[in-house]
Amino acid sequence: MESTVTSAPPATSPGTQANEPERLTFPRIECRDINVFYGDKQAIFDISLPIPDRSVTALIGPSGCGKSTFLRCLNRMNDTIESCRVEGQIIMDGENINDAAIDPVLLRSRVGMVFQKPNPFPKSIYDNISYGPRIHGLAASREDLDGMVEKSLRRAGLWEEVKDRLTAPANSLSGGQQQRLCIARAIAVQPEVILMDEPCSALDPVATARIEELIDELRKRYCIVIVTHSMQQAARVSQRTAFFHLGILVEMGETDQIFTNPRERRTEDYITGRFG
Ligand SMILES: Nc1ncnc2c1ncn2[C@@H]1O[C@H](COP(=O)(O)OP(=O)(O)OP(=O)(O)O)[C@@H](O)[C@H]1O
Repeated sequence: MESTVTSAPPATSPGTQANEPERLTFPRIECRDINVFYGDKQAIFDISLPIPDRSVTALIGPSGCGKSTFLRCLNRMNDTIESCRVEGQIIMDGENINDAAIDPVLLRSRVGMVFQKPNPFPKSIYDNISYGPRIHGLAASREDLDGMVEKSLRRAGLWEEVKDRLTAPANSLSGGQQQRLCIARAIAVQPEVILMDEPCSALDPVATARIEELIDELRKRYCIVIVTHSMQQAARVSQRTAFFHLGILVEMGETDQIFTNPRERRTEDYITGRFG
């Protein structure tokens, strides 16, 4: 599904906070006052964050600062953790995804997720991609499904490498290929947003470079949010960066600004390696 946003984007958000940048493209997702608790322990404190469409937003910060917890809010994956409670609004296409009326399974087809370690199903390459469109009833015929599989694999930059072995087990692919397969699987259900939680942490530098090139290609069509421990990666792939510390959003802005001219001392200390 392509973006449904048709109105002209405002140059700046009306609700600009002190730690927001001057320039802000039209948000695809608007997070408002997000608090997350694991039992009695609060992990995320009052985070408001607009996430623009057709661009990559990187979440950075030291281990345990809440990046993955926040990312999981965007497709309600925290619902699967019993002790976890999320408060606040996350507006997508005019609706709050935290509303009880929202079906989390459908939501997760609109907001796909790619994990740290490639996790293909123990099935063929073809079945990994066709599974989502089949269960969501997106294909009218076998030809239709074949077309979706090819298109998804092409978009994930994997088609040429696998087109002659679609029935081979997915786990016969290299780690980097498996991660591109997982990206193709996420794309196959026509999402609007793709979440990536350290998608390159299990990959070698060559496979990492392929994924980074792919992310750069995908941002022309999708809203992408990536958690990364690598500041070099955040600087290479993202247009906007949000720096988290101890569950708080310290600063967000254009990636160039965050890395060359951060407003906050804590951001500067982190990106210059003084802590983290
Ligand atoms: N399932 C859970 N149950 C209880 N506490 C959790 C759970 N998941 C995360 N936490 C806690 O929430 C806080 C934020 O963790 P989170 O994994 O979101 O941080 P992170 O920035 O992604 O860390 P890392 O970079 O190490 O992956 C931490 O204090 C962590 O211990």
